[in-house]
Amino acid sequence: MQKGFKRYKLIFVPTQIGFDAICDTLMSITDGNMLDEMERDCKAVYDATLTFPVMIPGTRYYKGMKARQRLMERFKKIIADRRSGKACFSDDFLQSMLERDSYPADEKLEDEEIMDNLLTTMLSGQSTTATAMMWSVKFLSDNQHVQDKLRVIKETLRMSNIVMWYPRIASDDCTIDGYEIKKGWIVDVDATYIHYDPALHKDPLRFDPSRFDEMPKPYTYMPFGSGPRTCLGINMAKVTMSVFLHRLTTGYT
Ligand code: HEM
Repeated sequence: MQKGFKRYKLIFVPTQIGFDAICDTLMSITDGNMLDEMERDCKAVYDATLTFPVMIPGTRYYKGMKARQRLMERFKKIIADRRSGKACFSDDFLQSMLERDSYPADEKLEDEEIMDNLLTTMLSGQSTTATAMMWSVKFLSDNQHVQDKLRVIKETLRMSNIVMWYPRIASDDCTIDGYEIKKGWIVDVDATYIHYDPALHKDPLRFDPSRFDEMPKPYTYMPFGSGPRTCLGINMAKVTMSVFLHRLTTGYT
């Protein structure tokens, strides 16, 4: 863990938090005319990843940090309104986090952790699907003959690599394929490399949804990760993209 970074409890566990609870929270925290501004702020935070972390006005990092502060202020107010009963009751993901207030100290969540979980939901739910939809339009437009096939979604996700890699921290010393890995090292699962490996995907640079006529072999296709930390929003993302593509392809060419 890099010095200066605090590790938060991320409480997304698919069995605990359902699709509805996440949707309801997103609806509740983005209600009405707040949406545009929050979306812009989310994008600014997302854009600040992989930038040089120095607070110089005008830079992407600076704008991202300012946007994060604004979002956190909003979350603070939303949490206060929920706790005081000023906001309508909603049986959603935020509520399930607030209900931990009465739990023992090591299980309850600090307000900072609740806000960080909300931000994670918004960031992982917004920019990812939006970027994937943008790439679908590009690939559909380049490949008119496949417009009637919904497998375009899978192929889009293979080629666009929305989440290019995802990190793990080695909990022990180990050796993988002859490479020695020390406890505490950060190891990235490089989904892009896997998706573009010609040994796993024939002619990987070609946009070809029919490659999904057959099931991909295990661990050769992982746009949403794999295992216990698989993307929580996997179904929400697929439904959103399917609805969008249906409307697009039935209404426009
Ligand atoms: C095309 C859209 C999306 C893609 C490609 C995507 C991809 C991913 C990937 C690769 C991971 C990391 C898995 C790992 O570390 O092993 C992840 C985690 C996550 N995603 Fe998504 N995601 C998308 C949409 C969404 C949506 C719509 C939501 C929520 C509304 C969401 C919520 C999450 C959360 C909460 C995690 C963390 C899960 C955990 O660590 O337990 N994602 N996603």
